[in-house]
Amino acid sequence: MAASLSRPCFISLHLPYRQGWGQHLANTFRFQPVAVRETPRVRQVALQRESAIFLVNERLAPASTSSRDFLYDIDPQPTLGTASNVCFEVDDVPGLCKRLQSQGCSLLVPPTELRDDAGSVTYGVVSSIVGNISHTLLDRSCYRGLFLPGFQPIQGAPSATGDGIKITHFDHITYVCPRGRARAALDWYQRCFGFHRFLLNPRERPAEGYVLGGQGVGMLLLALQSAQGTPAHGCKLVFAESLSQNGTNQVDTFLEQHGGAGIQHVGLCTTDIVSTTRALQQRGARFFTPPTTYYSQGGKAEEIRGAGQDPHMLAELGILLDTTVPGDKGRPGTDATESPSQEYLMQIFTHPIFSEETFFLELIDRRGAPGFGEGNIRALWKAVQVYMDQQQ
Ligand SMILES: O=C(O)C(=O)Cc1ccc(O)cc1
Repeated sequence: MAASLSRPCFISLHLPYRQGWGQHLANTFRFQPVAVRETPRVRQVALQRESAIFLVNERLAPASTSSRDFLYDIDPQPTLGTASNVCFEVDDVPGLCKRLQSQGCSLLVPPTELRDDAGSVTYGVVSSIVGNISHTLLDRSCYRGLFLPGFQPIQGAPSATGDGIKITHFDHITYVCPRGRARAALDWYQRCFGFHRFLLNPRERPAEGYVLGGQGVGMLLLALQSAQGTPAHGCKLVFAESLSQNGTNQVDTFLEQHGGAGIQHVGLCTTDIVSTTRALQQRGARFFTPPTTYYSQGGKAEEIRGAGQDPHMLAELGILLDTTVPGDKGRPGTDATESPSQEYLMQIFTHPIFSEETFFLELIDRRGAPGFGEGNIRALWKAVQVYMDQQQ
């Protein structure tokens, strides 16, 4: 039987020696430092915005032979910044670790109990079959502390209320896989962790996945949904694979610069993308913006107005909007004669966070639409293409 995982507890970012990035996440993206663990060799800081937590892991000294410097994780020994671990909360860590091992997974940290005055937690770490990605499996049901044993709460962190930033949770995590490998990754997460298939778009054919072709785009997307939680609330995993003949695109560039498969971006769910984007831009966050023609061509302005949004405002900030109408072919449980109440989603993507063109963040504001916008993905793809051409 596969495990039943819910939303991620935290996503771990690792930085090579002497590349402070924790401050950037804290200052620019206004994630609040809530807990810290520091040893002579490493610093681990938990940065939080509602239920989205990044654990930022930095080396304070050159890498040692000990692979256990980082608590609740392994050391991916990065030569560049990388998001290499996703921690899921589970009920039975030893039982799940045993089952995963019997399915051929490597156990990198066996079930381990840690305690402090606020109780105890049990965790283990397993490797996935995708690039450098590992998973920490954590049971914190017997823990009442702020974060985890081994970490000290950070007192007096600036308040996150009233700053216009409304980020609530991790919406999805997008992996980049080498060509021909996304399907195996999908199968692995279904088999081992009990994720369910999730169709990204009404036009997706389950056997093929969601193929975006034409107009310079070439990508295959496959997605899963955590077993617990509804499409609107659980976390999704998206697997992207390049189908492009031309190697200078977002997906192939990731593989090349990251040195293999891994986490390309994390979608942060926001309840107000306009105020959140504005606040983050004011703090220096940089976003990809589509060409202005995006808002004027093909009835986009009407589509945006029809969704109740202001095209000028979205254009000023660079926010993308895609609508889906219930009753679209392929959507179960809808009656084509119903009045079409519109579902839509708005997205915006940051520039790469680290010095390489690898990991980035996304803001996603879902107004009833659980999938992903084809128009938005195409607009991002093109905006990145322009950006990469300018960098060359
Ligand atoms: O739209 C999203 O957030 C996705 O996750 C789909 C996606 C996948 C890979 C890309 O390079 C760009 C977009």
